[in-house]
Amino acid sequence: MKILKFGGTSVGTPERIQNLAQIVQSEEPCIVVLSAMAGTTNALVEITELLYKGDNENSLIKIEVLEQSYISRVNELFTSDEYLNKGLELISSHFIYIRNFVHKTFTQLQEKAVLAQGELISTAMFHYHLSENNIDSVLLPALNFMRIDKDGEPDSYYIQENLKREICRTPQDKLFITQGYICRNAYGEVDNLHRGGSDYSASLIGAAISADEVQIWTDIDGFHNNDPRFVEQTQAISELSFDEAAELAYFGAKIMHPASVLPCKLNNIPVRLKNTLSPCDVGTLISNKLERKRIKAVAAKDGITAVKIKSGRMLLAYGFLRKIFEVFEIYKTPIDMITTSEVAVSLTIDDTSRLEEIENELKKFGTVEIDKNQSIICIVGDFISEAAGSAKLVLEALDKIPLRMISYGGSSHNISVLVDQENKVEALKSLNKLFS
Ligand SMILES: Nc1ncnc2c1ncn2[C@@H]1O[C@H](COP(=O)(O)OP(=O)(O)O)[C@@H](O)[C@H]1O
Ligand SMILES: N[C@@H](CC(=O)OP(=O)(O)O)C(=O)O
Repeated sequence: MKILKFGGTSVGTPERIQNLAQIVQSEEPCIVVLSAMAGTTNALVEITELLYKGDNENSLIKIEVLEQSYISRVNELFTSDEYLNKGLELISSHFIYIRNFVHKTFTQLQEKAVLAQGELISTAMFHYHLSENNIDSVLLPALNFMRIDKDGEPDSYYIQENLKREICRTPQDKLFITQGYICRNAYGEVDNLHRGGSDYSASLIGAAISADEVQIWTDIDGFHNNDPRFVEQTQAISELSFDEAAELAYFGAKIMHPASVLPCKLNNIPVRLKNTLSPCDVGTLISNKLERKRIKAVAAKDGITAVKIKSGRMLLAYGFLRKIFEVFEIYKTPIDMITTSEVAVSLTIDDTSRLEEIENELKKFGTVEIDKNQSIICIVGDFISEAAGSAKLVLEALDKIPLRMISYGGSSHNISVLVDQENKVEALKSLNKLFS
Protein backbone atom coordinates (compact mmCIF):
# COMPACT_ATOMS: atom_id res chain seq x y z
CA MET A 1 0.00 0.00 0.00
CA LYS A 2 1.29 3.48 -0.88
CA ILE A 3 0.49 6.81 0.74
CA LEU A 4 -0.06 9.72 -1.66
CA LYS A 5 -0.14 13.20 -0.14
CA PHE A 6 -1.37 16.08 -2.28
CA GLY A 7 -0.67 19.59 -1.02
CA GLY A 8 -2.82 22.69 -1.29
CA THR A 9 -1.48 23.58 -4.73
CA SER A 10 -2.36 20.10 -6.07
CA VAL A 11 -6.00 20.42 -4.97
CA GLY A 12 -6.08 24.18 -5.57
CA THR A 13 -8.49 24.24 -8.53
CA PRO A 14 -11.28 21.98 -9.88
CA GLU A 15 -9.03 21.19 -12.86
CA ARG A 16 -6.26 19.99 -10.57
CA ILE A 17 -8.71 17.86 -8.56
CA GLN A 18 -9.81 16.21 -11.83
CA ASN A 19 -6.16 15.53 -12.63
CA LEU A 20 -5.69 13.80 -9.25
CA ALA A 21 -8.34 11.23 -10.05
CA GLN A 22 -6.13 9.79 -12.79
CA ILE A 23 -2.99 9.81 -10.67
CA VAL A 24 -4.53 8.03 -7.68
CA GLN A 25 -6.11 5.29 -9.79
CA SER A 26 -2.76 4.35 -11.25
CA GLU A 27 -1.25 3.98 -7.75
CA GLU A 28 -3.92 1.75 -6.12
CA PRO A 29 -4.00 0.37 -3.47
CA CYS A 30 -3.31 3.63 -1.71
CA ILE A 31 -4.31 6.08 0.99
CA VAL A 32 -4.66 9.60 -0.39
CA VAL A 33 -3.90 12.36 2.12
CA LEU A 34 -5.19 15.79 1.12
CA SER A 35 -4.44 19.30 2.32
CA ALA A 36 -6.95 22.12 2.15
CA MET A 37 -7.24 23.89 -1.22
CA ALA A 38 -4.44 26.46 -1.59
CA GLY A 39 -5.13 29.65 0.35
CA THR A 40 -7.89 28.14 2.48
CA THR A 41 -5.95 27.63 5.72
CA ASN A 42 -4.54 31.18 5.44
CA ALA A 43 -8.08 32.52 4.96
CA LEU A 44 -9.31 30.47 7.94
CA VAL A 45 -6.45 31.80 10.06
CA GLU A 46 -7.51 35.37 9.16
CA ILE A 47 -11.12 34.54 10.06
CA THR A 48 -10.09 33.14 13.44
CA GLU A 49 -8.03 36.27 14.14
CA LEU A 50 -11.11 38.42 13.48
CA LEU A 51 -13.26 36.13 15.61
CA TYR A 52 -10.79 36.45 18.50
CA LYS A 53 -11.04 40.24 18.19
CA GLY A 54 -14.83 40.01 18.18
CA ASP A 55 -14.86 41.79 14.79
CA ASN A 56 -18.16 40.22 13.69
CA GLU A 57 -18.67 42.42 10.64
CA ASN A 58 -15.32 41.64 9.03
CA SER A 59 -15.48 37.97 10.07
CA LEU A 60 -18.77 37.62 8.22
CA ILE A 61 -17.36 39.36 5.13
CA LYS A 62 -14.33 37.05 5.01
CA ILE A 63 -16.47 33.95 5.61
CA GLU A 64 -18.77 35.02 2.76
CA VAL A 65 -15.85 35.57 0.36
CA LEU A 66 -14.42 32.13 1.16
CA GLU A 67 -17.81 30.44 0.81
CA GLN A 68 -18.40 32.08 -2.57
CA SER A 69 -15.02 30.85 -3.81
CA TYR A 70 -16.07 27.31 -2.84
CA ILE A 71 -19.46 27.63 -4.52
CA SER A 72 -17.73 28.58 -7.79
CA ARG A 73 -15.35 25.63 -7.46
CA VAL A 74 -18.26 23.23 -6.84
CA ASN A 75 -20.07 24.60 -9.91
CA GLU A 76 -16.98 23.97 -11.99
CA LEU A 77 -16.09 20.54 -10.56
CA PHE A 78 -19.39 18.67 -10.73
CA THR A 79 -21.33 18.00 -13.89
CA SER A 80 -24.48 16.15 -12.74
CA ASP A 81 -27.32 17.82 -10.80
CA GLU A 82 -27.05 15.12 -8.15
CA TYR A 83 -23.40 15.86 -7.34
CA LEU A 84 -23.76 19.58 -7.85
CA ASN A 85 -26.43 19.56 -5.12
CA LYS A 86 -24.34 17.30 -2.89
CA GLY A 87 -21.37 19.65 -3.34
CA LEU A 88 -23.42 22.77 -2.57
CA GLU A 89 -24.94 21.12 0.52
CA LEU A 90 -21.47 20.17 1.69
CA ILE A 91 -20.18 23.74 1.38
CA SER A 92 -23.31 25.16 3.01
CA SER A 93 -23.02 22.86 6.04
CA HIS A 94 -19.35 23.72 6.64
CA PHE A 95 -19.97 27.45 6.36
CA ILE A 96 -23.03 27.32 8.63
CA TYR A 97 -20.71 25.65 11.13
CA ILE A 98 -18.08 28.41 10.79
CA ARG A 99 -20.70 31.21 11.03
CA ASN A 100 -21.87 29.66 14.28
CA PHE A 101 -18.82 31.14 15.99
CA VAL A 102 -19.62 34.75 15.09
CA HIS A 103 -21.13 36.90 17.88
CA LYS A 104 -19.77 34.52 20.54
CA THR A 105 -16.68 34.35 22.73
CA PHE A 106 -14.02 32.62 20.68
CA THR A 107 -11.64 30.09 22.26
CA GLN A 108 -8.54 28.19 21.19
CA LEU A 109 -10.62 25.04 20.98
CA GLN A 110 -12.95 26.65 18.48
CA GLU A 111 -10.02 28.07 16.52
CA LYS A 112 -8.73 24.53 15.93
CA ALA A 113 -12.19 23.40 14.87
CA VAL A 114 -12.44 26.25 12.32
CA LEU A 115 -8.94 25.54 10.95
CA ALA A 116 -9.93 21.91 10.37
CA GLN A 117 -12.67 22.85 7.90
CA GLY A 118 -10.32 23.25 4.90
CA GLU A 119 -9.16 19.62 4.91
CA LEU A 120 -12.65 18.33 5.71
CA ILE A 121 -14.04 20.15 2.65
CA SER A 122 -11.26 19.21 0.19
CA THR A 123 -11.44 15.50 1.04
CA ALA A 124 -15.24 15.41 0.80
CA MET A 125 -15.15 17.22 -2.54
CA PHE A 126 -12.59 14.80 -3.93
CA HIS A 127 -14.57 11.83 -2.66
CA TYR A 128 -17.71 13.15 -4.40
CA HIS A 129 -15.76 13.83 -7.56
CA LEU A 130 -14.55 10.21 -7.66
CA SER A 131 -18.08 8.92 -6.96
CA GLU A 132 -19.51 11.07 -9.74
CA ASN A 133 -17.03 9.40 -12.07
CA ASN A 134 -17.86 5.89 -10.80
CA ILE A 135 -14.53 5.45 -9.05
CA ASP A 136 -14.90 3.63 -5.72
CA SER A 137 -13.23 5.24 -2.74
CA VAL A 138 -13.60 5.30 1.03
CA LEU A 139 -13.38 8.45 3.12
CA LEU A 140 -11.36 7.76 6.31
CA PRO A 141 -11.98 10.49 8.90
CA ALA A 142 -8.56 11.50 10.24
CA LEU A 143 -10.26 12.59 13.47
CA ASN A 144 -11.03 8.88 14.10
CA PHE A 145 -7.36 7.83 14.14
CA MET A 146 -4.85 10.72 14.03
CA ARG A 147 -3.98 11.73 17.58
CA ILE A 148 -1.33 13.62 19.53
CA ASP A 149 -0.47 13.09 23.20
CA LYS A 150 -0.21 15.60 26.07
CA ASP A 151 3.22 16.73 24.82
CA GLY A 152 1.91 17.28 21.31
CA GLU A 153 3.74 14.20 20.02
CA PRO A 154 1.97 11.68 17.78
CA ASP A 155 0.40 8.81 19.69
CA SER A 156 1.80 6.10 17.40
CA TYR A 157 0.06 3.15 19.05
CA TYR A 158 -3.36 4.85 18.94
CA ILE A 159 -2.84 5.93 15.32
CA GLN A 160 -1.80 2.43 14.24
CA GLU A 161 -4.61 0.59 16.01
CA ASN A 162 -7.37 2.95 14.94
CA LEU A 163 -6.22 3.43 11.37
CA LYS A 164 -5.98 -0.33 10.85
CA ARG A 165 -9.48 -0.74 12.29
CA GLU A 166 -10.83 1.94 9.91
CA ILE A 167 -9.20 0.30 6.87
CA CYS A 168 -10.39 -3.19 7.86
CA ARG A 169 -14.00 -2.05 7.78
CA THR A 170 -13.95 -2.28 3.99
CA PRO A 171 -11.26 -4.85 3.11
CA GLN A 172 -12.35 -5.01 -0.53
CA ASP A 173 -11.58 -1.31 -1.13
CA LYS A 174 -8.30 -0.12 -2.60
CA LEU A 175 -8.60 3.63 -2.59
CA PHE A 176 -8.86 5.53 0.68
CA ILE A 177 -8.98 9.30 1.18
CA THR A 178 -8.17 11.11 4.40
CA GLN A 179 -7.39 14.57 5.72
CA GLY A 180 -3.86 15.76 6.33
CA TYR A 181 -3.00 18.28 9.07
CA ILE A 182 -5.96 17.63 11.39
CA CYS A 183 -5.98 15.38 14.44
CA ARG A 184 -7.35 15.05 17.95
CA ASN A 185 -5.36 15.87 21.05
CA ALA A 186 -5.00 13.84 24.25
CA TYR A 187 -8.37 15.17 25.47
CA GLY A 188 -10.18 14.14 22.30
CA GLU A 189 -10.50 17.74 21.05
CA VAL A 190 -9.96 18.73 17.43
CA ASP A 191 -6.37 19.88 16.96
CA ASN A 192 -3.76 20.02 14.20
CA LEU A 193 -0.15 19.12 13.42
CA HIS A 194 0.81 22.77 12.80
CA ARG A 195 1.05 24.63 9.52
CA GLY A 196 2.22 22.53 6.61
CA GLY A 197 1.47 19.44 8.70
CA SER A 198 -0.17 17.35 5.98
CA ASP A 199 3.23 15.95 4.98
CA TYR A 200 3.62 14.85 8.59
CA SER A 201 0.17 13.20 8.52
CA ALA A 202 1.23 11.25 5.42
CA SER A 203 4.42 9.97 6.99
CA LEU A 204 2.69 9.05 10.27
CA ILE A 205 0.09 7.12 8.28
CA GLY A 206 2.87 5.47 6.24
CA ALA A 207 4.65 4.42 9.44
CA ALA A 208 1.40 3.17 11.02
CA ILE A 209 0.64 0.75 8.20
CA SER A 210 4.26 0.04 7.14
CA ALA A 211 3.54 1.47 3.70
CA ASP A 212 5.64 0.55 0.67
CA GLU A 213 6.23 4.21 -0.14
CA VAL A 214 5.10 7.68 0.93
CA GLN A 215 4.66 10.04 -1.99
CA ILE A 216 4.49 13.81 -1.50
CA TRP A 217 2.89 15.34 -4.59
CA THR A 218 3.31 19.06 -5.20
CA ASP A 219 3.76 21.61 -7.97
CA ILE A 220 7.47 21.07 -8.68
CA ASP A 221 9.49 18.16 -10.08
CA GLY A 222 11.20 17.16 -6.83
CA PHE A 223 13.55 18.44 -4.16
CA HIS A 224 15.68 21.15 -5.78
CA ASN A 225 19.31 21.86 -4.99
CA ASN A 226 18.51 25.49 -4.14
CA ASP A 227 15.41 27.51 -3.30
CA PRO A 228 13.48 28.03 -6.57
CA ARG A 229 11.58 30.95 -5.05
CA PHE A 230 14.76 33.04 -4.93
CA VAL A 231 17.24 31.48 -7.35
CA GLU A 232 16.90 30.77 -11.07
CA GLN A 233 18.17 27.57 -12.65
CA THR A 234 17.85 25.30 -9.68
CA GLN A 235 17.73 21.56 -10.39
CA ALA A 236 15.80 18.61 -9.01
CA ILE A 237 17.93 16.12 -7.04
CA SER A 238 17.30 12.47 -7.91
CA GLU A 239 18.26 10.98 -4.51
CA LEU A 240 18.65 12.24 -0.96
CA SER A 241 19.22 10.42 2.30
CA PHE A 242 16.73 10.92 5.14
CA ASP A 243 19.33 12.86 7.12
CA GLU A 244 20.06 15.20 4.23
CA ALA A 245 16.36 15.77 3.54
CA ALA A 246 15.67 16.42 7.25
CA GLU A 247 18.44 18.98 7.40
CA LEU A 248 17.26 20.82 4.27
CA ALA A 249 13.59 20.70 5.27
CA TYR A 250 14.35 22.00 8.76
CA PHE A 251 16.47 24.81 7.34
CA GLY A 252 13.83 26.15 4.98
CA ALA A 253 13.26 23.86 1.98
CA LYS A 254 9.51 24.43 1.98
CA ILE A 255 8.76 21.45 -0.23
CA MET A 256 8.70 19.15 2.80
CA HIS A 257 7.67 19.48 6.44
CA PRO A 258 10.76 18.71 8.55
CA ALA A 259 8.86 16.48 10.99
CA SER A 260 7.74 14.22 8.17
CA VAL A 261 11.18 12.68 7.68
CA LEU A 262 11.61 10.83 11.00
CA PRO A 263 8.62 8.42 10.95
CA CYS A 264 9.67 7.20 7.48
CA LYS A 265 13.36 7.03 8.38
CA LEU A 266 12.66 4.97 11.51
CA ASN A 267 10.47 2.55 9.56
CA ASN A 268 12.69 2.56 6.47
CA ILE A 269 9.84 3.69 4.20
CA PRO A 270 11.06 5.46 1.05
CA VAL A 271 9.63 8.92 0.42
CA ARG A 272 9.19 10.12 -3.15
CA LEU A 273 8.54 13.74 -4.07
CA LYS A 274 6.45 13.95 -7.24
CA ASN A 275 5.03 16.63 -9.49
CA THR A 276 1.25 16.71 -9.95
CA LEU A 277 1.72 18.75 -13.14
CA SER A 278 4.04 16.13 -14.64
CA PRO A 279 3.19 12.77 -13.01
CA CYS A 280 5.56 10.67 -15.14
CA ASP A 281 8.68 12.46 -13.87
CA VAL A 282 10.61 10.28 -11.41
CA GLY A 283 10.96 13.11 -8.87
CA THR A 284 13.22 12.77 -5.82
CA LEU A 285 13.67 9.57 -3.86
CA ILE A 286 14.49 9.94 -0.15
CA SER A 287 15.75 6.78 1.52
CA ASN A 288 18.39 5.43 3.88
CA LYS A 289 20.85 5.26 0.99
CA LEU A 290 23.53 7.95 1.02
CA GLU A 291 24.81 9.05 -2.37
CA ARG A 292 27.99 10.99 -1.73
CA LYS A 293 28.40 14.29 -3.53
CA ARG A 294 30.60 17.22 -2.55
CA ILE A 295 27.87 19.86 -2.47
CA LYS A 296 24.37 18.54 -2.93
CA ALA A 297 21.92 21.28 -1.97
CA VAL A 298 21.35 24.47 -0.02
CA ALA A 299 18.36 25.90 1.84
CA ALA A 300 17.72 28.97 3.97
CA LYS A 301 15.62 29.67 7.01
CA ASP A 302 14.59 33.24 7.89
CA GLY A 303 13.46 34.83 11.12
CA ILE A 304 16.48 33.71 13.10
CA THR A 305 17.72 35.54 16.19
CA ALA A 306 21.35 35.30 17.29
CA VAL A 307 22.15 35.53 21.00
CA LYS A 308 25.75 36.14 22.13
CA ILE A 309 26.77 35.76 25.79
CA LYS A 310 30.22 37.17 26.64
CA SER A 311 31.73 36.38 30.00
CA GLY A 312 35.14 36.35 31.63
CA ARG A 313 33.78 33.61 33.87
CA MET A 314 33.81 31.19 30.94
CA LEU A 315 37.60 31.20 30.89
CA LEU A 316 38.90 27.76 31.97
CA ALA A 317 35.53 27.09 33.67
CA TYR A 318 33.37 24.00 33.37
CA GLY A 319 29.59 23.86 33.67
CA PHE A 320 29.17 27.29 32.07
CA LEU A 321 27.52 26.02 28.89
CA ARG A 322 25.17 23.81 30.91
CA LYS A 323 23.91 26.85 32.80
CA ILE A 324 23.34 28.73 29.54
CA PHE A 325 21.50 25.82 27.91
CA GLU A 326 19.37 25.34 31.01
CA VAL A 327 17.92 28.80 30.50
CA PHE A 328 16.71 27.80 27.03
CA GLU A 329 15.38 24.53 28.41
CA ILE A 330 13.40 26.30 31.14
CA TYR A 331 11.79 28.55 28.51
CA LYS A 332 11.22 25.62 26.12
CA THR A 333 13.15 27.35 23.33
CA PRO A 334 15.09 25.13 20.91
CA ILE A 335 18.58 26.19 19.86
CA ASP A 336 19.65 25.71 16.22
CA MET A 337 23.27 26.79 15.79
CA ILE A 338 26.04 27.13 18.38
CA THR A 339 29.58 28.51 18.18
CA THR A 340 31.89 29.07 21.11
CA SER A 341 35.14 30.83 21.93
CA GLU A 342 36.96 30.84 25.26
CA VAL A 343 35.11 33.97 26.39
CA ALA A 344 31.83 33.93 24.50
CA VAL A 345 29.13 31.69 23.15
CA SER A 346 26.82 32.54 20.24
CA LEU A 347 23.69 30.60 19.48
CA THR A 348 20.56 31.00 17.41
CA ILE A 349 16.86 30.52 18.04
CA ASP A 350 13.83 30.96 15.81
CA ASP A 351 11.14 31.05 18.50
CA THR A 352 11.44 34.45 20.18
CA SER A 353 8.25 34.23 22.24
CA ARG A 354 10.28 33.96 25.50
CA LEU A 355 13.27 36.05 24.39
CA GLU A 356 12.83 38.78 26.98
CA GLU A 357 12.81 36.30 29.88
CA ILE A 358 15.76 34.41 28.35
CA GLU A 359 17.76 37.63 27.95
CA ASN A 360 17.12 38.64 31.57
CA GLU A 361 18.27 35.22 32.84
CA LEU A 362 21.38 35.22 30.63
CA LYS A 363 22.43 38.66 31.88
CA LYS A 364 23.29 36.94 35.18
CA PHE A 365 26.18 35.23 33.37
CA GLY A 366 27.63 38.09 31.31
CA THR A 367 26.94 40.64 28.60
CA VAL A 368 24.18 39.66 26.18
CA GLU A 369 23.92 40.85 22.58
CA ILE A 370 20.87 40.09 20.45
CA ASP A 371 20.81 40.24 16.61
CA LYS A 372 17.39 39.81 15.03
CA ASN A 373 16.45 39.24 11.36
CA GLN A 374 19.15 36.72 10.58
CA SER A 375 19.02 33.74 8.18
CA ILE A 376 20.63 30.34 8.52
CA ILE A 377 21.96 29.01 5.23
CA CYS A 378 22.33 25.26 5.33
CA ILE A 379 24.69 23.60 2.85
CA VAL A 380 24.33 19.83 2.53
CA GLY A 381 27.10 17.77 1.00
CA ASP A 382 29.97 15.47 1.75
CA PHE A 383 31.86 17.15 4.59
CA ILE A 384 33.61 14.16 6.15
CA SER A 385 36.97 15.25 7.49
CA GLU A 386 38.97 13.12 4.99
CA ALA A 387 37.37 14.94 2.04
CA ALA A 388 39.53 18.06 2.24
CA GLY A 389 38.46 21.17 0.38
CA SER A 390 34.64 21.02 0.60
CA ALA A 391 34.41 23.71 3.28
CA LYS A 392 36.80 25.89 1.27
CA LEU A 393 34.46 25.67 -1.74
CA VAL A 394 31.55 26.89 0.39
CA LEU A 395 33.44 29.73 2.03
CA GLU A 396 34.93 30.87 -1.28
CA ALA A 397 31.47 31.01 -2.84
CA LEU A 398 30.37 33.19 0.08
CA ASP A 399 33.43 35.45 0.10
CA LYS A 400 31.38 38.61 -0.61
CA ILE A 401 28.84 37.89 2.14
CA PRO A 402 29.44 38.95 5.76
CA LEU A 403 29.12 35.79 7.87
CA ARG A 404 27.92 36.14 11.47
CA MET A 405 28.43 32.47 12.48
CA ILE A 406 29.78 29.29 10.88
CA SER A 407 28.93 25.78 12.07
CA TYR A 408 31.05 22.92 10.71
CA GLY A 409 31.65 19.42 12.00
CA GLY A 410 28.32 18.89 13.75
CA SER A 411 27.56 16.24 11.16
CA SER A 412 29.46 14.93 8.16
CA HIS A 413 26.90 16.23 5.71
CA ASN A 414 26.20 19.81 6.75
CA ILE A 415 27.75 23.26 7.02
CA SER A 416 25.56 26.10 8.30
CA VAL A 417 26.28 29.80 8.17
CA LEU A 418 24.38 32.67 9.70
CA VAL A 419 23.93 35.80 7.60
CA ASP A 420 21.88 38.95 7.87
CA GLN A 421 18.45 38.27 6.33
CA GLU A 422 19.13 41.05 3.80
CA ASN A 423 22.02 39.03 2.38
CA LYS A 424 20.16 35.73 2.15
CA VAL A 425 19.19 35.85 -1.52
CA GLU A 426 22.66 36.95 -2.59
CA ALA A 427 24.16 34.14 -0.52
CA LEU A 428 21.85 31.55 -2.11
CA LYS A 429 22.67 32.88 -5.59
CA SER A 430 26.40 32.80 -4.86
CA LEU A 431 26.17 29.21 -3.63
CA ASN A 432 24.30 28.20 -6.79
CA LYS A 433 27.56 28.60 -8.71
CA LEU A 434 28.74 25.46 -6.93
CA PHE A 435 26.23 23.39 -8.90
CA SER A 436 27.18 24.56 -12.40
N1 LIG B 1 14.50 23.00 -2.24
C1 LIG B 1 13.28 23.10 -2.76
N2 LIG B 1 12.89 22.22 -3.72
C2 LIG B 1 11.65 22.29 -4.25
N3 LIG B 1 10.75 23.21 -3.92
C3 LIG B 1 11.08 24.12 -2.98
C4 LIG B 1 12.36 24.10 -2.36
N4 LIG B 1 12.40 25.13 -1.48
C5 LIG B 1 11.23 25.75 -1.54
N5 LIG B 1 10.42 25.16 -2.44
C6 LIG B 1 9.04 25.59 -2.76
O1 LIG B 1 8.13 24.66 -2.19
C7 LIG B 1 6.95 24.69 -2.99
C8 LIG B 1 6.11 23.46 -2.68
O2 LIG B 1 5.70 23.50 -1.33
P1 LIG B 1 4.22 23.96 -0.94
O3 LIG B 1 3.91 25.27 -1.58
O4 LIG B 1 4.09 23.86 0.53
O5 LIG B 1 3.40 22.84 -1.68
P2 LIG B 1 2.03 22.17 -1.33
O6 LIG B 1 0.97 23.20 -1.47
O7 LIG B 1 1.93 21.11 -2.38
O8 LIG B 1 2.13 21.58 0.05
C9 LIG B 1 7.48 24.74 -4.39
O9 LIG B 1 6.56 25.30 -5.29
C10 LIG B 1 8.75 25.60 -4.25
O10 LIG B 1 8.52 26.93 -4.61
N1 LIG C 1 -3.59 23.18 5.09
C1 LIG C 1 -2.54 23.17 6.07
C2 LIG C 1 -1.73 21.90 6.02
C3 LIG C 1 -0.78 21.70 4.88
O1 LIG C 1 0.11 20.90 4.99
O2 LIG C 1 -0.91 22.41 3.75
P1 LIG C 1 0.09 22.28 2.44
O3 LIG C 1 0.25 20.81 2.13
O4 LIG C 1 -0.61 23.03 1.34
O5 LIG C 1 1.43 22.92 2.81
C4 LIG C 1 -1.69 24.42 5.97
O6 LIG C 1 -1.91 25.25 5.09
O7 LIG C 1 -0.83 24.60 6.82
